[in-house]
Amino acid sequence: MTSFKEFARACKVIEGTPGSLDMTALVAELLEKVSPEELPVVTHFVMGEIFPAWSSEEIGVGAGILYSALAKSAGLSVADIKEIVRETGDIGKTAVKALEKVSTGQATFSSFMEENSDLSILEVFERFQAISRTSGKGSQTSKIKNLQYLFNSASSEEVGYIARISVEELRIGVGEGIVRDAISKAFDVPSDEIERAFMLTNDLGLVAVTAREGGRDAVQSLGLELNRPIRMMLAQVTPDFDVALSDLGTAAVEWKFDGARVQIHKEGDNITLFSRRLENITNSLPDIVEAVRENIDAESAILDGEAVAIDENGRPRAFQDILKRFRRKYDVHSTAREIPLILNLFDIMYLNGEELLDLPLVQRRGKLEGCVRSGDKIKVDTQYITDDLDKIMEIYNDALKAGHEGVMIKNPQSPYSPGKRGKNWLKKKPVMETLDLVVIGAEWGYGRRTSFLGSYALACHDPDTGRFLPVGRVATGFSDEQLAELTELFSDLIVTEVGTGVEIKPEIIFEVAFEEIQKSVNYESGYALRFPRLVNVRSDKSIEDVETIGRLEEMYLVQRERN
Ligand SMILES: Nc1ncnc2c1ncn2[C@@H]1O[C@H](COP(=O)(O)OP(=O)(O)OP(=O)(O)O)[C@@H](O)[C@H]1O
Repeated sequence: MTSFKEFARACKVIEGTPGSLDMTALVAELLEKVSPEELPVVTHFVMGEIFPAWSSEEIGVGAGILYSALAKSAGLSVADIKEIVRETGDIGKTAVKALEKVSTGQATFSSFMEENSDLSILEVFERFQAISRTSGKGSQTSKIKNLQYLFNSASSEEVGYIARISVEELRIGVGEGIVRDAISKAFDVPSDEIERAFMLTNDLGLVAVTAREGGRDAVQSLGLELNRPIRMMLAQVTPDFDVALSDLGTAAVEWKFDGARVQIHKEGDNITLFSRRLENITNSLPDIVEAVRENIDAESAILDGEAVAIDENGRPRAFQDILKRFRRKYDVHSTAREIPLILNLFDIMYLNGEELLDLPLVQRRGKLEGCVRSGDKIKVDTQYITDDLDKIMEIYNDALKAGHEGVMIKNPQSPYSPGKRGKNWLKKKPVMETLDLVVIGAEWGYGRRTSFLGSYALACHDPDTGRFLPVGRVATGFSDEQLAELTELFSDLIVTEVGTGVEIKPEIIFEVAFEEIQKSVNYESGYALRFPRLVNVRSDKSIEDVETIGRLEEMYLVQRERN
């Protein structure tokens, strides 16, 4: 059994290692060393996760609960903890500092002394599991007690990492890419095969265990499973139709519906729906569940589509309306009546026991059409196979006239590539340059807006280090109503508060329009946006979708060419 102390020591070394290759080697060493039961846990912990992202288990610990647990463990007040946060600016250091006071000042917490600590990795995980399983009245107190137990049983080397993992903010620079390569190195399976298995299973813990136990063959045989989401295939932007046509020759052209992505799993009468972020949204969309149950002629299937919120004339409603449906947890039936949806299906990955990923799109399409009875709730819309530029223009204009976003231009011969943003799917919509950036901080307002968070700090992603790099703030484009909604949304994601500034766990994506990208020494990314304004809160996207620093650089260069 590996102690949590060993894990904490490894994290400390990794944290102090600058190069991603060295980091990968250290993570590989850690994965090799732990026991088979510990392996999936460590695989997630090292990325600052507790459960696989799509799992229905969630720890549900925010700053409030964490501060209370630290305060109780240290015999301090929550205000004292906030004061330490202000000094250190980091939740891990805060935990260490708060509890150090205890170990030096009050002998009663003798378990805090290093030599007494023997927490194992699995014990920490089991406590987190217990925390995630508390619900209803009294759950807050119970979460605090469980965390308190961990803090009081841990040594000073460990508390910082326990605090950070409890809010899923480990920040040692290890992301999915490094873990994928580390699994490959530790268990001698090619990295692209680990990647493929990950895209199909969405669970690096499972992939690591499989690689260790069964090697390359076992990893290759990991495949689709009903009720476990696969990564969505994604599209690249095409600058123009003729470029797309010269890339593809003949193309399969479909409307790009203005809604939100849904992946549908059908196993008999059991229907499960996943969002673009692969969250289970089945309970929010009972009308879609019903429509799938009644109109799909298949014993089992995995399907891909876009749910669109429609008005009384059948035209798409604002994007925020569809998100209201996706987020809704209560009164789902009345919301379904207020905001009716239509599900446009455009792909199929699995049918009656057969995996279809490697079939060409045109053949998958045939199978899709064969099992869907199109009606007013569910539909397989027209797909045009053409190499005629004028025809594509016509389809595009029709799509825009109908209130949709533009068109998708697909390679008719392409397989379904989970998680890939390649040239087999191209998208074309009217130009408005926007960036999907993640919110990492905010400011409490003043005057009329003191109780609202505003002036949101935005960041792009650096895939080499796994870090989020600031690119500026967005403070315009918000209504009071929206600020109230956002304040509520962010309240669970506050990591630290210093003065009126708050640090926010990177989770929520803003789609931001701007005048221009500028070079800037004020932000760590080296870039800033001129006149940024909020276009949409992209609750349908996850942090893997945040623009990379490379993309910002690219856009900056293109813009310089143009001017
Ligand atoms: N016919 C269609 N085929 C594929 N995707 C479609 C179709 N109609 C609408 N879509 C939507 O368009 C998206 C394709 O663009 P992309 O893969 O880049 O996703 P995205 O990052 O969500 O992009 P966007 O911000 O343009 O919606 C899909 O994720 C899906 O939600």
